[in-house]
Amino acid sequence: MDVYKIKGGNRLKGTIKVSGAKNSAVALIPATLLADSPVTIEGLPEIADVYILKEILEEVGAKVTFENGTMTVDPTHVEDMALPNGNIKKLRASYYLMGAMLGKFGHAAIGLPGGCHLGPRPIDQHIKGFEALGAKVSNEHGAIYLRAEQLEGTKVYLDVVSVGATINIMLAAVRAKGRTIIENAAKEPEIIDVATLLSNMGANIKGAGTNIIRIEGVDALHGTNHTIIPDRIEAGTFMIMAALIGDGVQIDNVIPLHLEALIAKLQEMGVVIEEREDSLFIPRVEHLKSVDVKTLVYPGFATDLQQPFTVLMTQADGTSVITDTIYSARFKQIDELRRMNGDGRVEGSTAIIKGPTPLEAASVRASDLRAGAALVLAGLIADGETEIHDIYHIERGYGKLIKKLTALGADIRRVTLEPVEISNADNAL
Ligand SMILES: CC(=O)N[C@H]1[C@@H](OP(=O)(O)OP(=O)(O)OC[C@H]2O[C@@H](n3ccc(=O)[nH]c3=O)[C@H](O)[C@@H]2O)O[C@H](CO)[C@@H](O)[C@@H]1O
Ligand SMILES: C=C(OP(=O)(O)O)C(=O)O
Repeated sequence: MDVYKIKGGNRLKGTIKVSGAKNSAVALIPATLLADSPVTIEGLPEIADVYILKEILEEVGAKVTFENGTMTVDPTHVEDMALPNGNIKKLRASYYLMGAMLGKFGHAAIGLPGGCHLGPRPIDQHIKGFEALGAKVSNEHGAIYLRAEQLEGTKVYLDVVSVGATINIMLAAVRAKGRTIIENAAKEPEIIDVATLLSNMGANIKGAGTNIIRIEGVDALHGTNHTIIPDRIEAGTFMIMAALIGDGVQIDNVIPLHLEALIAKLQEMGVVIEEREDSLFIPRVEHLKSVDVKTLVYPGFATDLQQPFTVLMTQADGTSVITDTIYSARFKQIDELRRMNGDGRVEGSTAIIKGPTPLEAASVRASDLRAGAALVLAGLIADGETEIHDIYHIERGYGKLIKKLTALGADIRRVTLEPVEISNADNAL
C-alpha cells in the first residue's frame, strides 16, 4: 500500500506546469473511436484515468500508443464488443464509451461507471438523450444496453445542466441522421475541446460553449491531430497552493479565462494574481480574508475546486462559508481537516470554516480525488509529517504530482508501507 508523506512548512517557489485537462482527456480518448483512421492527441495528462481508457480502447481492438503525453489511436479494427465489467467501473468517464460506441455502431453495452463518490450521480440525462436519438435503452445486471436501428437527429432539452450528458449526446449525434439540437447544454471549456476534436474529424457542430448546441450528422469521421486544453482544475489547485504556502509561484500552461471565478474569489481574499498570456504569477501572501463561495455550473465557481478551497479557508481570518450546489455531499475532506486541527463543520450542502487555525500533521485518508488534493495542500502547510492514504484517488487526476511539487521545494514522498504482521500472540484475546 502506497501513501504520500508530506513534511509541511516548506515555502514553495519557482515554476510549475499544468498538464492537459483530465475532463477533456477522458472524453477525447473515447471520441477517437468514431474515426475511421488514426487520431493523435497531444498534451494528455499522465494520470490513471488516461491509462485505464487506453486499456479499454485496446480491449475493443484499437491500436494505441502513448508516449510523453501524445496518444495515437488507430480505430480501424475496433469491434462492437460489450463492456459490462472490468476497467469500465474504475472511472466515471467510461460512460463516454456509451455515446462513442452508439455513434459508431448504433449499439453499445457498457457497465455503469465508477469515479468519485460525491453522493448520487445519476446518468438519466445521458439516457434521455440516447432515447431521443432513437436508441432503446435497458439496464441489464448493472450494464446499460443501447440499441438503435438508425440514430435520428432530434431536439433534446437537458433538465439538468450536465457536462457528461452534453458530451455523450454530442458523441452519439455526430453520426446520427439529420440535425440534433441540445438545449440547456453545459458550457464547460472541455465541451468546446471535444467539439473541436470532433469537428476536425469531420463532424458538423455549432454552438459548443453556449447553452444550445446544433449538430448536423455526417456519414463518416476521419483521423486528425489535436492538442488538448490545459487542466483548469489542476491549475486552480496550484493557485490555491501558491496562496497558502508560496513564496512566488509561476503557474504555466493556464488559460486565465477558464479560471475567472476562482481568480475573483482569491482576489477577494487578498491574493495578488499577475495574469500573463498563458501563465499566472502569485507572489507570497501575508494575510487572507474570509469569503463566502457558492459552486455553480461553468463559468461559476467549479465544484471540483470546492474541496481544495476549503483548506485556504482554514487559513483565512474570520468565518468562511462554502455551499456546493452541484454535489451537496462533497465535503468528506472536512472530517479529515478536523483531524489536522481545522475548524470546520458541515450543515446540509454548506461547510462553515473558521480561521486562521494552524494545521497539524495527521494520518488521513483521501475519500475521493479532490478531497485528496485538499489533503495534499493541508499537508504542505501543516506542522509535522502528514500521511495520506488511498492516494489512488489523487492519481486519477494529478499526473507527476510528487515531481512537480518537489521541484518547487516541497517535502513530499510516495512511500510503500510494509504490511503490518499480526502475530498469533497479538491476536489472542
Ligand atoms: C469526467 C468529468 O468531466 N467529470 C466532471 C463532470 O462530471 P459529470 O459529467 O458526471 O457531472 P455532471 O455535469 O453531469 O453533473 C452535474 C449535476 O447534474 C446531476 N446529473 C448529471 C447527469 C444526469 O444525467 N443527471 C443528473 O442529475 C449530477 O448528479 C450533478 O449534481 O462534471 C462535474 C461537475 O462540474 C465535475 O465535478 C466532474 O469533475
Ligand atoms: C469528480 C471528479 O472526477 P470524476 O467525474 O471523474 O469522478 C473530479 O475531477 O473532481
